[in-house]
Amino acid sequence: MKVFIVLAHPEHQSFNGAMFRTAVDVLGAAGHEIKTSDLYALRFDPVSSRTNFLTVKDPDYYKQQTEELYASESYGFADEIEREIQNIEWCDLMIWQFPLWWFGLPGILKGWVDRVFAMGRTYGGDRIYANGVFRGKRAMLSLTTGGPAAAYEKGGFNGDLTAILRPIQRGILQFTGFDVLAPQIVYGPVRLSRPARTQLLEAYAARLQAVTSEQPIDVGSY
Ligand SMILES: Cc1cc2nc3c(=O)[nH]c(=O)nc-3n(C[C@H](O)[C@H](O)[C@H](O)COP(=O)(O)OP(=O)(O)OC[C@H]3O[C@@H](n4cnc5c(N)ncnc54)[C@H](O)[C@@H]3O)c2cc1C
Repeated sequence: MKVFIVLAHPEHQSFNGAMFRTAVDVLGAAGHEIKTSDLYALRFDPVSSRTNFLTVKDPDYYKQQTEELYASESYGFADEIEREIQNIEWCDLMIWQFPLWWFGLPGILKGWVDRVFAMGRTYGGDRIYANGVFRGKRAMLSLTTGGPAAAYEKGGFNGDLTAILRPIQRGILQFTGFDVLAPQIVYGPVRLSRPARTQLLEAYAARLQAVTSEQPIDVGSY
């Protein structure tokens, strides 16, 4: 299996860093091919603009999706975008490792999506959802929170985490054709003892050993 892992955390020694290294080590040791994009290490620019492209369709009025369609037809993506698109096209499984920031993706990862998931190349026309460009591939969110698990249950003070993740799992991953695996969630690692955190890393490693046989989840179409 070919696995592409994206890390969005500014601190290498963070728990997210440990989750990322666990995945790289375990999946690599199991014989899978691994590619990674550590977005902070790459100094990935999350601001979407004409820098996404080598080509110009309309120099007078910048409309991103028009430029994306043109670039898709004419090999016109900037190198840093082309590399990331090729990583997604290459993989069988894509994992995003990130801390939940303001109920969503950290800006660097949201900006990566804004720039890399380009119309024409990654979706467009009727090539969405079940007909999506990336159908047959699987994707998994691996995230940490600050709040405890009880805060993210239905009726908890933050509300249901499944609903919070829906814009990502439905609006980005399923929209472009991915089958979505259950998210790997570590609630409030900073609140836990070191042994408890170690146990959670071991549980993640055990899950990844068997990830090839996992079935996708229903992320809901409400
Ligand atoms: C801008 C912003 C917005 C946020 N919004 C939200 C929000 O909407 N909802 C929410 O719930 N939270 C929110 N948070 C909190 C955030 O989600 C958490 O701080 C984050 O998820 C914790 O993960 P971390 O990797 O940063 O933890 P860290 O603080 O880096 O790590 C936790 C502990 O794990 C230890 N550790 C590292 N490696 C290992 C290892 N190998 N083994 C054992 N222990 C290890 C570290 O030393 C540390 O003590 C927000 C934070 C920010 C900065």
